[in-house]
Amino acid sequence: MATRIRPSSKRCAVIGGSGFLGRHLVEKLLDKGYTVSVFDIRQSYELPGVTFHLGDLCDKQALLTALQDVSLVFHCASPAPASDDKALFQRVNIQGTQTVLQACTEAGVQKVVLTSSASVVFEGTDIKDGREDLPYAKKPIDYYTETKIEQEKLVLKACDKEKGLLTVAIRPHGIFGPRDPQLVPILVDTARRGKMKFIIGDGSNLVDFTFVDNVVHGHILAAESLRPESPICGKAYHITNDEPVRFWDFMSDILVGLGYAAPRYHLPYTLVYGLALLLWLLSLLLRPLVAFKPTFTPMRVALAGTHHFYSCSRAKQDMGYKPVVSLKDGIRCTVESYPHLRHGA
Ligand SMILES: NC(=O)c1ccc[n+]([C@@H]2O[C@H](COP(=O)([O-])OP(=O)(O)OC[C@H]3O[C@@H](n4cnc5c(N)ncnc54)[C@H](O)[C@@H]3O)[C@@H](O)[C@H]2O)c1
Ligand SMILES: CC(C)CCC[C@@H](C)[C@H]1CC[C@H]2C3=C(CC[C@]12C)[C@@]1(C)CC[C@H](O)[C@@H](C(=O)O)[C@@H]1CC3
Repeated sequence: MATRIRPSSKRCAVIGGSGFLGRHLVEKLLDKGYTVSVFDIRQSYELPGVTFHLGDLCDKQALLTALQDVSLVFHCASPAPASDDKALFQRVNIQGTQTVLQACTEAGVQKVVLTSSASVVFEGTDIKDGREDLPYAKKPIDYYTETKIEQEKLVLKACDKEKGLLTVAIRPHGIFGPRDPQLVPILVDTARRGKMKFIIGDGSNLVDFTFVDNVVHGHILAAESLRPESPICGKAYHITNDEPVRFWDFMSDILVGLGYAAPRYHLPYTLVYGLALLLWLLSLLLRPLVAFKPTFTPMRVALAGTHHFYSCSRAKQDMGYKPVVSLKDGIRCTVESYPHLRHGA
């Protein structure tokens, strides 16, 4: 009788591996001796030792080709959070994740590590030291969050020791670092347009921002701890820098580091939130006539004006997680990586 050869545990695939987090993850996996395949709709770089498979994760056949002999899958693909294309989020994050799970089962993949988001419990109001047992947001603040919730539920439910598929979800928050396509670029663009003069609220709200290397470290720890007897099977884990910081201090450090002025004048939170809501409604109503995308969306205002920081004690206890780069070093490294975004560049 032919015996099925178990794929090497160091052979993995990164779905979404062309993205910001995905590429950092791929680089670290290579350093650690893994053989890596990337599955993505685009190829954004070339690296010796990485095989690229171009395809949409909603296409099971394309996935099956990429998952041959792979024992471990990292799923970190998603449409950009700033998009308001509901159908795209549902297709990629929900139906696509179902397809990924089916393909993993058919290909004999043993472990799936999902990149979820701490935002799955965020409803636009304060969260202080939030733990993983907080309920999912009943009124998610956007389609991105709504579909990330469904995606996480699907992946955690798929954990089945009998069938040999183990799953875990990592919930990072506010990832930043070199090559990040959204946080620093949007911040600098807003500053260049003269719109970063104001602090929303009293500026004392604490938030988690997580340096990308710490997020990568959390993913690899989870993958390496995922065994049938491990407590992490089928669970979600917050991964942060474990150093909550005032939202506006963090923004100011990045801005000042790049040569821009820090925001100084305070505006009341409810006023800015109300205006953002009004602008957002107007942009929806006028969409057939004019396309304009407000910078200060209700979601961004909520993120900028409330406390939202999370406990990572579950990750510390179950997988020995500890951040590997401090916030201060992460900010320095990030600022140095964007010479083209410096004031006057
Ligand atoms: N950036 C953050 O602050 C943050 C925080 C928490 C969680 N996350 C999660 O981390 C993951 C990675 O985020 P990122 O910031 O690196 O985003 P990113 O946009 O840089 O990367 C996402 C990648 O997914 C790919 N992709 C999108 N649709 C696809 C499809 N249909 N098929 C195959 N590939 C597809 C994109 O091409 C891209 O390369 C996402 O799941 C996101 O929800 C991000
Ligand atoms: C215009 C200013 C008020 C703010 C400019 C910076 C913002 C673009 C970022 C500040 C916090 C960021 C953030 C995200 C996107 C970029 C910001 C709004 C996420 C919503 C991206 C998706 C993740 O899953 C969220 C998470 O839970 O980590 C991010 C939360 C923080």
